[in-house]
Amino acid sequence: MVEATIFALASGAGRAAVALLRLSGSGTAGVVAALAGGLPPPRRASLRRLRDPRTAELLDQALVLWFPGPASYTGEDSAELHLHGGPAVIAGVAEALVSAGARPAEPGEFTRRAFLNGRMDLTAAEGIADLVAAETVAQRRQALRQAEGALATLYGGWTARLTALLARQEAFIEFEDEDLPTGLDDAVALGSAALRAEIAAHLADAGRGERLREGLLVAILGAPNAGKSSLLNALAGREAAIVSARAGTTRDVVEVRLDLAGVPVTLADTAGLREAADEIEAEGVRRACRRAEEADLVIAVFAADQAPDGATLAWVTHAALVLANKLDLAPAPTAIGGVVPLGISVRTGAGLDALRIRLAEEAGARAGLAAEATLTRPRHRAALTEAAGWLAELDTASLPELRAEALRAALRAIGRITGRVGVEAVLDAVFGEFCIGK
Ligand SMILES: Nc1nc2c(ncn2[C@@H]2O[C@H](COP(=O)(O)OP(=O)(O)OP(=O)(O)O)[C@@H](O)[C@H]2O)c(=O)[nH]1
Ligand SMILES: [K+]
Ligand SMILES: [Mg+2]
Repeated sequence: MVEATIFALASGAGRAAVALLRLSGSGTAGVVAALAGGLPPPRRASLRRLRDPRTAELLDQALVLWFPGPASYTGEDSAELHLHGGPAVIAGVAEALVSAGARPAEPGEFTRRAFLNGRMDLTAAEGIADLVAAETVAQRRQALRQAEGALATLYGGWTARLTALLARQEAFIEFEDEDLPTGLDDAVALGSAALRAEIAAHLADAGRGERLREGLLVAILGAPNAGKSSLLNALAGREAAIVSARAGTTRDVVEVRLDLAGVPVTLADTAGLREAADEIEAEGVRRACRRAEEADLVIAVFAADQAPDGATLAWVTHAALVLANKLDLAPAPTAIGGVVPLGISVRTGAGLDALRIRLAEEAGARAGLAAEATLTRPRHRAALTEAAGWLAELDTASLPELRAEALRAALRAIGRITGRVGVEAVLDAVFGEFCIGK
């Protein structure tokens, strides 16, 4: 199939020293030649004058790279134009590309073509998207691991084993009346049980990979004037939220992004919990509670010089951290709601280093880079849970046909993750690898 020739600005928007325009599609050679007056040698950066093919007006002097397919990112004929990064240069070259027959690419279209051309599986494509979005070192490492095929290899291995099991099961059905090696049925059951245990272990990761990819939500809760906004500002290192001596200062949720030992965190400051004085504050308190309910981690803040308030006390058992702030005014109580608080003073900075360490530990317990390849998306989890469910079904199915059906369903579930649903491969396995002697 002849795909349209697409192009896109691969570098960021705005003024920059260099802008990178990328092209892909069967018409790439013609489009590049129309602007550059010819094709440079493959995979060699070559300086070329780019002209508007309609007017011959000089648009830029650019580095042109030509990547003939299939050994390109997309698997198609592709090219890169390294332009001077001004908006007028980019706009002029983009217009000229359109006049030469290319069209702007849709989001993700280059990688979609790479997948369709068999250059990568779906998990690797997702890894590339994650790599582009990675904000922290741990996110980058996880994304790179996936982009390089760690999940593709793992799931590909499981697919191969399932295919072999299915081939045996099919053989059992086909040749039931003949002399088959004894124990064939048991071998399928054993292989399936082993696989199910591996999938279960892979699933029992407490969502670390997914949380690392998405980031953690952390909510700060407490009575008015406990020092929640002061704490947010101290952790963020900037005055993101308004601090004042007036109770009820914060109404909207104020968010900052933090990097806690490689785990990206959205830290939310909220309105002080109390019987609100007006409708606006009441809405603020509702939002505070909603945010705390959604949060992966709640920080309950009390003022050491005040008696603990009931509204915040109710959250203590759900809170990962209980803080007694304003240590400069009063010593921290030995227990608040049965929990030993961490004493801090945002004003003097006392206890803030210990708090940062505790926060990083709490974040690290919920998310972070695992030793093994980790699933990173709910769709991976859903499909693997389904596959494990089918394998469990196989254990109780007595009819060989039902067992084969369960294996086929498990294969399809895993095939959905990688985008390689290859039940046809079973035929090859049955007639090739499995020798019946016929
Ligand atoms: N002495 C002392 N004062 C503090 C400390 N931390 C915050 N404050 C003061 O306490 C007051 C309230 O601080 P905020 O950070 O606005 O408190 P909040 O919990 O966000 O208050 P609301 O937004 O109204 O719920 C301000 O005057 C702060 O300067 C501290 O450690 N010691
Ligand atoms: K306040
Ligand atoms: Mg506040």
